[in-house]
Amino acid sequence: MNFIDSSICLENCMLASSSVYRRQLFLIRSLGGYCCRVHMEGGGRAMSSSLSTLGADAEGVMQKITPKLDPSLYKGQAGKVAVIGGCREYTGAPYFAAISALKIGADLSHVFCTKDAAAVIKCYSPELIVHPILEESYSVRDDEKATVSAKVLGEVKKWMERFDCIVVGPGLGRDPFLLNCVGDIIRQARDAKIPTVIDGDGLFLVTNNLDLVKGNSLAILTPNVNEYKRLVEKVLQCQVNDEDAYEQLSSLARSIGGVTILRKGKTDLISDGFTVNEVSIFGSPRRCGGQGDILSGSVAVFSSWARHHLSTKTNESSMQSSLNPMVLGSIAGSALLRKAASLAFENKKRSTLTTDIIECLGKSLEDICPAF
Ligand SMILES: NC(=O)C1=CN([C@@H]2O[C@H](COP(=O)(O)OP(=O)(O)OC[C@H]3O[C@@H](n4cnc5c(N)ncnc54)[C@H](O)[C@@H]3O)[C@@H](O)[C@H]2O)[C@@H](O)CC1
Ligand SMILES: Nc1ncnc2c1ncn2[C@@H]1O[C@H](COP(=O)(O)OP(=O)(O)OP(=O)(O)O)[C@@H](O)[C@H]1O
Ligand SMILES: [Mg+2]
Repeated sequence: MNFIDSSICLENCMLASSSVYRRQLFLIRSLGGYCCRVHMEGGGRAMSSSLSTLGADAEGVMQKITPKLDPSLYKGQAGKVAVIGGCREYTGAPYFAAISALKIGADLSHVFCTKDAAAVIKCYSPELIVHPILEESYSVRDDEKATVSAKVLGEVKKWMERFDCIVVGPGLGRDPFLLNCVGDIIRQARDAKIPTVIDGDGLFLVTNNLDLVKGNSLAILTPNVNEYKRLVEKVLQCQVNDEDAYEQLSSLARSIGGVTILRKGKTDLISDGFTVNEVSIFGSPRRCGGQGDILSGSVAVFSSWARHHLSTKTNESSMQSSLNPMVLGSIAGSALLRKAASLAFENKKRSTLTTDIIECLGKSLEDICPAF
């Protein structure tokens, strides 16, 4: 029996009685191949009486979407991801996201950052492919801005179609010129239909320019408590309401046109506006900075794998096409990060750091999806 320590709760007040809703429940059960429990979360607290929740198996989702280690595969087929982030202030965040993607099993991981950050990130790891192409205002004269911006975009474009997913935002900073260029990169990814995880300062950019992601079902937003507050205030023009957390998240995702949102917190809530899924695996009581960066790199890899898994199951295509790979990738990424954080905490207790959690990603995934 696969059900161990996670719960994924599905709700949709409006759709709870519809055939579409029942179909989603059935499909996620089928995908996870798990033991399911249907129950009322918290005795119905904070949810309308029409809400049912489903105890499910994030581990089953991981087992289905994680590719086998097949000797016939060549480099790149297990995933190529890129992180757009890293500036003078922040070099840790893009490193954490990019190295986590490799530790989980992606074949190649790139970082597109500013020149100041590039040498530092390269020194953290020889495994990462680092492109020192982003520019901040201080290094560009006003009359050069249009040319520099076009050059940055051209550099990224050469690579874009090779990526299975990009992560925009960890350690990006908030320089207006740089963010403007990154907005163009997000548009480019969207045109090329490349799944895009938006985190950290990428969320600051997107919250102020919602058109960048509106209606893009391949976009995943991963807000922390502050980032979520800003999004809710901007989009729904109200305050965060934890009494109605599921409905509010679902409504937010719908208002942004069906993007997937992974709201990070004590439990992680994931919604594409259609279902709300909750991952509540016990993580770690340590709140050291950088865990969200691990999460964004993990979600990028699992979403690519989920997308590939669903696209190759041709005999089940009509069923599979009803599942959202961005949601499955978010569930898997959240569950793995929390498992790794728990394992790291077991060993390191109060001194647990983000690098300790990264070292536990491999074992945590191995326990669920053994290599052989
Ligand atoms: N080692 C690094 O290079 C790291 C860089 N990071 C980057 O730092 C930039 C800013 O990210 P932040 O997460 O700080 O942005 P936030 O907007 O979440 O935080 C802004 C401020 O709010 C505070 N804050 C954070 N969580 C809070 C909470 N639960 N309640 C009340 N206040 C809270 C923070 O201490 C910070 O001063 C991003 O680019 C991010 O990727 C972070 O990812 C952490 C690690
Ligand atoms: N109170 C909590 N209890 C348990 N886990 C938590 C708690 N808060 C956050 N987490 C988990 O930690 C992970 C990172 O969330 P967090 O809110 O720290 O992101 P963040 O602020 O973006 O991190 P970063 O420092 O990388 O920017 C998420 O998977 C989340 O589930
Ligand atoms: Mg963050």
